[in-house]
Amino acid sequence: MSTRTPLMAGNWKMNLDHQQAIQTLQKLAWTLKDAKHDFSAVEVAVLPPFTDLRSVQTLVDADKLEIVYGAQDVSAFTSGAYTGEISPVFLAKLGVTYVAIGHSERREHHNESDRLVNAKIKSALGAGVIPILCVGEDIDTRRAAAHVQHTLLQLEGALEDISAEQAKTIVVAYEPVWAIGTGETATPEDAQEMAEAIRGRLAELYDRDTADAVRVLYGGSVKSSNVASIMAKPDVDGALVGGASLDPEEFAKIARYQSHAVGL
Ligand SMILES: O=C(CO)COP(=O)(O)O
Repeated sequence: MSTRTPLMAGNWKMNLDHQQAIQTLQKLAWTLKDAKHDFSAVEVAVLPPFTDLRSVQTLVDADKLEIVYGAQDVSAFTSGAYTGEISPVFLAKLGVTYVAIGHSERREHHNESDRLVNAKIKSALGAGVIPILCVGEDIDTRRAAAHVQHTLLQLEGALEDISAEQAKTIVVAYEPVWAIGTGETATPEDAQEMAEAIRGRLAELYDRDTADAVRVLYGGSVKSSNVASIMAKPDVDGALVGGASLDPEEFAKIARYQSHAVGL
């Protein structure tokens, strides 16, 4: 049995202003509280837009919520003349636990390279913020059956010069681009194939202990109706949820996949 604590992370993308964020988070917290959710069994995180983070922090602190939160991107630098960028030090100061790095939407719309992703990972780690490194192939790469090779190259590029101690703390999210926001989910077998390959490569790059410590999430059209079958796979340790995380009741159901898996 794995000792990795499953993580359900809701990537809100560019949705919900700071007032809507408060309402959504409150509803999520109430729903999980009503269900007596055990946060030590399944960790729950939300990744709101930057402009929501201070409000989220205030609510989490005031109500002593066990939900944790993160950002969707971070600068590769810690301070200076980088207009529009957000320092990892600012995120740490806001009590941020996680930051998504290298999401496919940033790779696509902002031309983020593996080199930049690597610099951002180092920057986040330096400030004590845990990277959720996003990797995954597009449809053409999958059709060419080059998806494993492609994704592992992204992984290696992102982890260059990262020590085993640091790598152990990182979360990796496998998000096949063709399954994001399309309603088309990879099968549990597809998710397992890649999660296992990622863990195998981590064992080669570092060692078995490191590979066994890293949580590997699946992302792409995850819903309460398909999460349990994906989570049943041994190398899948959670989900990075986009659209479905905007609905607090649906996201709470996703976080509570264990209760519907046994028909409760
Ligand atoms: O990109 C995603 C999470 O980061 C997945 O988005 P969807 O769940 O909307 O497919």
